[in-house]
Amino acid sequence: MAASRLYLSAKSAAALDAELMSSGGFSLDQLMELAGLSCAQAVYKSHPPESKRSVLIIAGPGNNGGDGLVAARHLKLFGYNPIVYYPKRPNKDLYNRLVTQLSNLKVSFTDDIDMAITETDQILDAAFGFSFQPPIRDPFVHVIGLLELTKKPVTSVDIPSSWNVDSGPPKTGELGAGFVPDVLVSLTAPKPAAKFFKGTHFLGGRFVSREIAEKWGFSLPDYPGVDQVVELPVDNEKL
Ligand SMILES: NC(=O)C1=CN([C@@H]2O[C@H](COP(=O)(O)OP(=O)(O)OC[C@H]3O[C@@H](n4cnc5c(N)ncnc54)[C@H](O)[C@@H]3O)[C@@H](O)[C@H]2O)[C@H](O)CC1
Ligand SMILES: [K+]
Repeated sequence: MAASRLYLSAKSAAALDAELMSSGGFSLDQLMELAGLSCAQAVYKSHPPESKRSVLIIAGPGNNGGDGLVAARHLKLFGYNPIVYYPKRPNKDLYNRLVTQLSNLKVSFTDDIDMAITETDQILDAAFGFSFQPPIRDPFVHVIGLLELTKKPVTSVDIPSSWNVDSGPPKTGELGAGFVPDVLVSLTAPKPAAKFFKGTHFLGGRFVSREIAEKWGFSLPDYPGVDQVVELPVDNEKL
């Protein structure tokens, strides 16, 4: 058994993901569905629709963005008014189907991020996850700038977008240094950047067995009941 640790590096997270989809027998669709459902539940627990009904989902070009598209669908079904900003759309079957599902539910898409960020009650940041490599490329330079300035509550999927997965927030003066979400939903296990996050922290992606966690050497807290997320202590060392 590997030594117990609290965080999963970018490299390990990608390797574990690959293992789940090879010997683990999962498909990407399944993992993404559970990841996105976790994020929608975290939004519901933190900012229920009665108080913050409109949600801007910022979806990036990779699987973090895919989690955001899945979350948008669940949020619609939970009674929110989601609006999706999805500026870079790879022509892949999985993402195309997620967009079709949203269109069928009459979820709107927008190209006007400036107006959307002003008009919505809260934001789901699904721009980048564990494969993010700085420096940020357009159009996300502008997006991260807006996230730095907004006073709206932001929930980030897996890592706060623009933060280095292994080393944490950008340095003062760098793009993204002023972006601190209110809520973070770490998937499978927190990434090292989460050490620098002091807001409401959920763990989601309830698809890992105790045996897998033990093999990869990370802690797996108990999920309550049928929940897809469990809130972690602010001090992650108490995990
Ligand atoms: N087991 C799990 O926990 C699962 C997690 N999932 C989610 O998947 C992401 C990781 O997805 P991946 O496709 O590997 O990468 P990202 O979404 O992080 O980003 C890749 C995407 O972004 C582009 N990009 C990278 N850096 C930049 C940059 N500096 N500027 C602009 N664009 C950039 C890159 O070109 C790619 O297109 C993980 O975090 C979870 O959220 C899975 O859904 C299920 C299993
Ligand atoms: K993110």
